[in-house]
Amino acid sequence: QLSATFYSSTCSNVSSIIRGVVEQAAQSNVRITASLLRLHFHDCFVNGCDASLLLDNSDGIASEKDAPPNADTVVGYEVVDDIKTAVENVCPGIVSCADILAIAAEISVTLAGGRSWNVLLGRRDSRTANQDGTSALPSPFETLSEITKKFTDVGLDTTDLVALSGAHTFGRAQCRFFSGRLYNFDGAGNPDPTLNTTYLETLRQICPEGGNENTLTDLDLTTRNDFDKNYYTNLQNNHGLLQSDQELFSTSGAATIDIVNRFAASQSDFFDSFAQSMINMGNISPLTGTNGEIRTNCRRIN
Ligand code: HEM
Ligand SMILES: [Ca+2]
Ligand SMILES: [Ca+2]
Repeated sequence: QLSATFYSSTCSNVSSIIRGVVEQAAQSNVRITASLLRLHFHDCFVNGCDASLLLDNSDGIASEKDAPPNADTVVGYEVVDDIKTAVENVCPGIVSCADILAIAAEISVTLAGGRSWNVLLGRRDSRTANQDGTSALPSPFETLSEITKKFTDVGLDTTDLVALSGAHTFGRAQCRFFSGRLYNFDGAGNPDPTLNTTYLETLRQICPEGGNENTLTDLDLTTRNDFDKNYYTNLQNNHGLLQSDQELFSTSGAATIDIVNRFAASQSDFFDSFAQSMINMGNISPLTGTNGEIRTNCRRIN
């Protein structure tokens, strides 16, 4: 089991080293905090939080990075490399890449205005990747019940789903992940009825039919870079960008609706739940003890 003090005698500065690199990176890329939080999520859902996501193609490894849920959408790997280099310079061979992702996620949330939590540590790095296992990641086109099942499959419940989806309070998304809602959602030429009509017009301007499907827009139209509760107030106003976002509020009879309303009403309720759910997600089948290894380079097994 993981512990908050795992590096207290072997690399007591690890958090401040990581914070320094993330702050530096954020000066030229405001999106990096969101990107780093997402990296931890995409790692943990596939074989647990073991940095399997970070392995490149080599040594017979089929990289998770090339699978559809990650390819041309997950970003920030270079900043993880910069963090690893900075940490190795001070504490060589001590801190796992999996723990770097967990710490960087927490630092990113706090730098963007969210609340801090005690990150549990002691994960080790995998010696394998699971490219096919990336199908465990939720897709924005799935129904609420399909997404809920993917969460319960890794031990996370409905409150975790709603709290962690609040990560979409910052960061960006490409047109290809929501343009299906804009023009012909029902096959009869109508847009998604759960999309606010003014917001629909805005999104149609950003993502014209036949236009560039890689164009980025804000996941949170109100406070694009701030970690706050606005994701939930957006859902109440039919301002969810992804179908999977809006479903949390617009699926009739769903247990998620009350939770959205609770977080929309209280930022501290959201922050409390988000912290707990991040700890829950960070606990998904870590490698500990003598399992796995401490990678020297996050992209390659030792
Ligand atoms: C509940 C199911 C989820 C679905 C279907 C989903 C889907 C997506 C999609 C499609 C994007 C846009 C990617 C792109 O356009 O390249 C995105 C971005 C993002 N997701 Fe999720 N996501 C989910 C849950 C989560 C969770 C649990 C977290 C973290 C705790 C998270 C954090 C983020 C962040 C921060 C971004 C913006 C990343 C950036 O700007 O680089 N998401 N997500
Ligand atoms: Ca993993
Ligand atoms: Ca926000």
